[in-house]
Amino acid sequence: MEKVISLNLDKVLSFVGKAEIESKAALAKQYNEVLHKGSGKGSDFLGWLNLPTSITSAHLDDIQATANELRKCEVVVVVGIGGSYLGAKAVIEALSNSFDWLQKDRKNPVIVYAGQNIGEDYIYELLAYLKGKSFGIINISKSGTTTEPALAFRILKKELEDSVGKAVAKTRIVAVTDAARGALHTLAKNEGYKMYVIPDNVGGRFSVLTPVGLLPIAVAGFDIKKLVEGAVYMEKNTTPDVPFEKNLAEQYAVTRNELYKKGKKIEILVNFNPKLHFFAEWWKQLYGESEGKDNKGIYPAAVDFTTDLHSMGQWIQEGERTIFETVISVANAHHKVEVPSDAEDLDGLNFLVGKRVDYVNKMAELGTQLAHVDGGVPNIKVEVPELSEYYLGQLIYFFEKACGISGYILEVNPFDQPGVEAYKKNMFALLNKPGFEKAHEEIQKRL
Ligand SMILES: O=P(O)(O)OC[C@H]1O[C@](O)(CO)[C@@H](O)[C@@H]1O
Repeated sequence: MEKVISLNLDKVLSFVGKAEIESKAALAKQYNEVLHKGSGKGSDFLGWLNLPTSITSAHLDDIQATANELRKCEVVVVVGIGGSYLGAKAVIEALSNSFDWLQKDRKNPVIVYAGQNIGEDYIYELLAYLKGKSFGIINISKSGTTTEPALAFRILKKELEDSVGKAVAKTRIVAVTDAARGALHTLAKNEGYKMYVIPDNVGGRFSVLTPVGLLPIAVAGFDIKKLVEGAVYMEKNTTPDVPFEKNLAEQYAVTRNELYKKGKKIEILVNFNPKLHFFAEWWKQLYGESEGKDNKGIYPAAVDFTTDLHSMGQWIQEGERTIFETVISVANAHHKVEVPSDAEDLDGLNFLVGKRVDYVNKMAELGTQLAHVDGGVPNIKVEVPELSEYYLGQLIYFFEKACGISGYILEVNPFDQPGVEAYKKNMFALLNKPGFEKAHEEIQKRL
């Protein structure tokens, strides 16, 4: 089997012609070059671009060694939000047993997450679950000042220190943060936590291949070397010197922008494998924060099929025709389950006896594709040979690279996220945070 993901645009061509796509090849290449020359908007944040090929085995060994220490815990809490959370969660969920937390005789710690919400019941229930268990914490925040993870970490740190004492607690806490600034950096230095650095020039949503993603993924028991290998493959195969016909990132970037120009304002990332649910969440942040600005940008949405065919399927088939789909199609399942025969056949499924469940799923996928295309929904297909570290590495870098090119085609800065500050300012004003006294008075008048 050739080790590569592939892109199939056949079911787009009745909406955007091959010639139209090819006519934009030079533009995509130009923007790919702009990325590599660092001459475009947001060029301070291009550290992800050559990241895979610059990761050394010594760095990966160091991460693995830290992971091995944390793996001695029963539970590891990964604290972070947005780009400091979703990449790790995406990969871990894609590779884990679907019932991981119910497994006995575990080889890996249970991974749980905190700091990705401010749900009081969530943190209460997490603390209740952690009671009496040996647990460690990976605290991830690039800025080191994000409220959600800071709040969760404060609570979890106290819980850990109360249960094992400060001296042991500090051996079970690892910080992943900025090289020099931020509250988490200071805290980690003062407390003597093992610390990993998120390079200044790698934004949160592009940071999964830094310790932000690699450490939790290694703790969960997955092969970070293979993940990086996959990304290296894709880095080398999406450079500007790779011709457009072979350059998946350029092709995807062009196609989605051509669809956008034709009024397809919403892109739905589709999977037929529930393990990819959080991969779509990661992708949503990547494209949403990168492109949704200056009053433009494709709205990134996601569905899990066939589950959501029984909820959102109606809308997708016959609702407003402003959508297109990008399907992540996984060629091979890891396990085999065949349809058993049933003497009474009351459910009428005996015609499938001996067929694999994955075969039924594939027919659902094909049937859905044809139905949606007939219903006016263009369909981009990203084919992945199987869910493994290597192919996820390819997929991650493919989407990152395409995102950079796509953002430039859209003429936005794909590497900032100024809009995220608006809710934070209001929240701080409402909470009367020191420094926000005037804003507090102002906002009170609006209530
Ligand atoms: O790692 P940090 O600095 O805590 O930020 C977490 C997330 O918050 C954001 O900055 C938005 O507020 C995202 O861009 C980022 O991924």
